[in-house]
Amino acid sequence: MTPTQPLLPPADWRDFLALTKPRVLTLVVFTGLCGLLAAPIMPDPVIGFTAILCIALGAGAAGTLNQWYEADLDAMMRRTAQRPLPAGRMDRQSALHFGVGLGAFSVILMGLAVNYTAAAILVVSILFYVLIYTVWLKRRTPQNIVIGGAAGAFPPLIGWAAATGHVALLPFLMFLLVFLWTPPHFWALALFVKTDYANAGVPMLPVVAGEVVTRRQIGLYTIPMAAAAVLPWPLGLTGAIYGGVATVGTALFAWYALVVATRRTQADDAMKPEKRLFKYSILYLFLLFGALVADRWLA
Ligand code: HEM
Ligand SMILES: CC(C)=CCC/C(C)=C/CC/C(C)=C/COP(=O)(O)OP(=O)(O)O
Repeated sequence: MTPTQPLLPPADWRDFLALTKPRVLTLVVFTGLCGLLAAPIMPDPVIGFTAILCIALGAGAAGTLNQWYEADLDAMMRRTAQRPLPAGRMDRQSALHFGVGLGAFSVILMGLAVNYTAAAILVVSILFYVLIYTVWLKRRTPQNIVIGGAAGAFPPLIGWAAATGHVALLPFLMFLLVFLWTPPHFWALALFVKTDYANAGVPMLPVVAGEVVTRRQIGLYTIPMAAAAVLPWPLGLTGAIYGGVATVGTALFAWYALVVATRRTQADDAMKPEKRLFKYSILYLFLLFGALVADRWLA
């Protein structure tokens, strides 16, 4: 007799929503929307809305396929053990079908309703997150998020391409900003959830190289990140609203990163410097991308 799979109750819509990592999606979609709204040409509102919807669906598909592939890891970490697959609320095949269907739909719709450039960058970002980051790098090297993090940096380029049909220097600098922002964003968090990753055998930097190296790397990545953040202003690609917000916001980021980088261990305070940097990293991107749009429309 072949062993039978335990029958799972039908998954709820909330479980499908959880597969898309909706909280992370908010910032991914926001940066995509700002890329679109900062472009020199405005698409028809229906096409613009469709483009943002496709970014959300594509990123949701990528998050779903990530959870389909690494349910074993998620089961070993406290932070992720309650996700639908490790918690046993959904079978893996449903997640796979949902992820592939959603991903294909988002790319085809982007290609047919918006343009092929935006569809091509969308498919690259989904494949980057799923194949390069999740399947190839995550379990192999502490540089996983440095390279794989590029996936999350594509949305501003997709938004701009959706509006104009091509890419340009400003959205490329926005790509660079998110790309260089990802290591401080993630390593700040990894410092305080290090034991989770160690238990699951994921080679994140604090696990394999230790806290001091991770802190130094956070400080080092902040330098080119700050340059990418401020550069659009002196280059004349944005005006004073973005320039002011980017300068003040980046100075605060650099200060928080410096505090983290110059410590050797974690403080006992309720708001540890690492936690403060992680939380601020999210607000920071919201502020800078918001300022980019404000500059384009108000200045
Ligand atoms: C490889 C790159 C990245 C890694 C490994 C990473 C990892 C994480 C992790 C582990 C969390 C913790 C909370 C959670 O599980 O939801 C988190 C939170 C978050 N990340 Fe990232 N992240 C990356 C890139 C990005 C990018 C590119 C964005 C958006 C542009 C982003 C936006 C967010 C947001 C908004 C949160 C807060 C979610 C909440 O409120 O719970 N992350 N990130
Ligand atoms: C447009 C498009 C396709 C964008 C997709 C890129 C995307 C969703 C980027 C966010 C990156 C992210 C959530 C990493 C989480 O790392 P993890 O998967 O290691 O985190 P976990 O431990 O919480 O699963």
